[in-house]
Amino acid sequence: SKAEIGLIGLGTMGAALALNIADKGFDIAVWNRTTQKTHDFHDDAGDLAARITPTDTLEDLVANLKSPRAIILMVPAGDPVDDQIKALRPLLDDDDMIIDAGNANFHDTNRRVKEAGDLPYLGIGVSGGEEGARFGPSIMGGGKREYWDRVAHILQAISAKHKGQPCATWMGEEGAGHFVKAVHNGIEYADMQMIAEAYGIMRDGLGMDNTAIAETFATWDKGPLRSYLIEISGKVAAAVDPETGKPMLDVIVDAAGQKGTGRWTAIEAQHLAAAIPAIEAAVVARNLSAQLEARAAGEALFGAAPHHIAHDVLSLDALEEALIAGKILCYAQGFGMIEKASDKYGWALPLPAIAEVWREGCIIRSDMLDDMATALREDPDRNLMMASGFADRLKHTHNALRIVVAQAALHGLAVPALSSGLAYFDAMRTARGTANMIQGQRDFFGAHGFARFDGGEDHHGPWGDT
Ligand SMILES: O=C(O)[C@H](O)[C@@H](O)[C@H](O)[C@H](O)COP(=O)(O)O
Repeated sequence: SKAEIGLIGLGTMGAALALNIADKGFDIAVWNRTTQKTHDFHDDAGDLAARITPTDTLEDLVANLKSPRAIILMVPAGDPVDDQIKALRPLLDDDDMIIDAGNANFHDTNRRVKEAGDLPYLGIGVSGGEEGARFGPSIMGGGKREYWDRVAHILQAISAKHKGQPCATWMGEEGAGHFVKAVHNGIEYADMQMIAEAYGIMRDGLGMDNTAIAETFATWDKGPLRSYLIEISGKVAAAVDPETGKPMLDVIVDAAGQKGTGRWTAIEAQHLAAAIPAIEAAVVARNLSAQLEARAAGEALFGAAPHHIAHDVLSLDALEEALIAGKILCYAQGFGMIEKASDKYGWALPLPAIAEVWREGCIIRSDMLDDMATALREDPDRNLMMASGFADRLKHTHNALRIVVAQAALHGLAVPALSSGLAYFDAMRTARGTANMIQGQRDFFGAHGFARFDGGEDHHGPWGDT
């Protein structure tokens, strides 16, 4: 019998997703550019092979699908997606659907939706890595609602579940799904960066070894920071290299890779005038980390900073509280950006539902996201840091963040994501800031004008007299 859905691209994520779909009882037809890979995949599928139809050509794939067809693309972002659409399109009927499930830049998805015209097209963000794709990812849908509804039963069946509720939700038209996924990844970057900064303080500041660091993460994973990223950070810190017997963290080169989603989020935030300093700091930290030689030269030139921090000056409890504060401030920035994009692109993005779809399956899944969903349900337009529960938590933890950032600065430990979170907090709780000086300077050298407290928007200063 013909398959209900098709999938192109049997890389790590594609293969895992295809097995998940078959595992949930759906017949699936698959195609991959290298045919051998398709057959190896089918051979290795075990009991699920019966639900999987390996195909050698795109024509084959299309022929093995029930009409109207739905075909998932899980290929690298960028040109490979456009190339695949070009190859597939002539083979499709008008009501067949293409679903791009890769990490596309949402601007590309906006374009592809337009180029698709009447051909149904969805851009879905899929989060959770290989494990998530295989056993339950978080899925963020973008495109026409009616197209989403056509495949929602499959996407919700394969998705992660939070207390039985599928973590697969339609976000909005066009590239809304890929936009929300990009912000997810931006937050992922910042979360990972803040954890790495805490690791640096434990290693270089407090002189802890990997075992003690792993235990600390394991402890934090039982508290307010309980999350997938804290859990795996503990495992990474505890891991031993089978080749050398050394701790893995002492083997891994400290130069972070990046495939683009964090960068796109930082760039888009500037276009939206959305303040996401913790996410931007995380992208910059990756760029800096890649400068291995320059950093070594810098240490040789300036000497290593006196990193050691006394335990009575900075406790592990204070470090945990600093991470809690940093996390709340980072997510407040992320949701603030989503709200701005929602207005700009007219997507009416469902902020509470976004927090809910991130509760399970995705890389940033955590207990705190459940509380964020509740707070956003209460008032989606309020900055998350002002929501009662989170404002209370910040009142109790911002001083720990202050101590951590101050001690890190005094001891030459770079903590860009934590410190930009603190600066964001202090700026957001300062009714009378310092941009009046900026306005004065702009008007002084460029007559750009300024507003006055006693009224009027386009005033100029008496600079001629000074
Ligand atoms: O949500 C996810 O499942 C991950 O975020 C996934 O999308 C991927 O691992 C990142 O794209 C890696 O991104 P970098 O290579 O940029 O770290």
